[in-house]
Amino acid sequence: MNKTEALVSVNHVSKSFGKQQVLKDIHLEIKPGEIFGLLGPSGAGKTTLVKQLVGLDLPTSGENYLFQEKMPSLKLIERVGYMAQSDALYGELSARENLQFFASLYGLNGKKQGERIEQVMQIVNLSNHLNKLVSNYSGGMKRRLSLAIALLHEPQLLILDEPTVGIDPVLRKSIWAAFYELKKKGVTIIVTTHVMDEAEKCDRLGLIRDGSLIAVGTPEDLKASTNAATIEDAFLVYGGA
Ligand SMILES: Nc1ncnc2c1ncn2[C@@H]1O[C@H](COP(=O)(O)OP(=O)(O)OP(=O)(O)O)[C@@H](O)[C@H]1O
Repeated sequence: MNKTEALVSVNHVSKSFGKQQVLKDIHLEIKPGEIFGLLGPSGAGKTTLVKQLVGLDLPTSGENYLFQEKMPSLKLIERVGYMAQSDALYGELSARENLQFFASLYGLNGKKQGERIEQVMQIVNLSNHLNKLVSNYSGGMKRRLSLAIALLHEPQLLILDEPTVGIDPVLRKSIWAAFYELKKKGVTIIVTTHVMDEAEKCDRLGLIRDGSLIAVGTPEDLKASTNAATIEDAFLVYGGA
């Protein structure tokens, strides 16, 4: 695949914090419209990589490109939605007030703002809790509100760091249904996870361990090429043990 086809290109990226090398020569291309999962155990480097993709951190060497634009780039803010691993919400405000705040940051005001707030809260199944203070939300509700905020400005690329942590299986299913709906509309989604059943739902996966990308492929390909029944087993064969 050449560069013009890739929506996201990670070009030989390495990252060190002091003496610790956290990303090791990662080379990866993500195509428009795919749901790409970054799968790896805790501490593998997933968050470090996605923070670079949204422009919150820099590689020690190598470059990241989004929409053929080198990151970090302010130009891309409107095209990218990011949900961080820890929720950045204002507890003393209601969910609606949080949404209104982030919507106005994106220049979304008036009638359109109200409509989008209703739509995104429906997607995450929180419509009945719009006026509740966020400090009274459960952990799972906060995750879902963070997801709603990431969706507000209808980004073409969504980067979600462990979006379903703390979310029960029924809601997790409905959130994945929402991801597939977004995919149908052409949205590209990058999701980090260490949940194997979630990994199976991705179009392609990048297996990451100790800062190295140890394999990339569809869940089916990764299983077939390792003769494994599950992604977990495939991961172990690729060196994840
Ligand atoms: N700002 C930082 N300074 C020093 N070390 C860091 C920093 N950020 C991350 N690290 C280290 O980099 C490594 C990778 O961390 P990272 O958060 O990217 O892992 P992860 O795969 O996202 O894990 P998890 O699933 O637990 O979130 C860890 O050893 C972590 O301690």
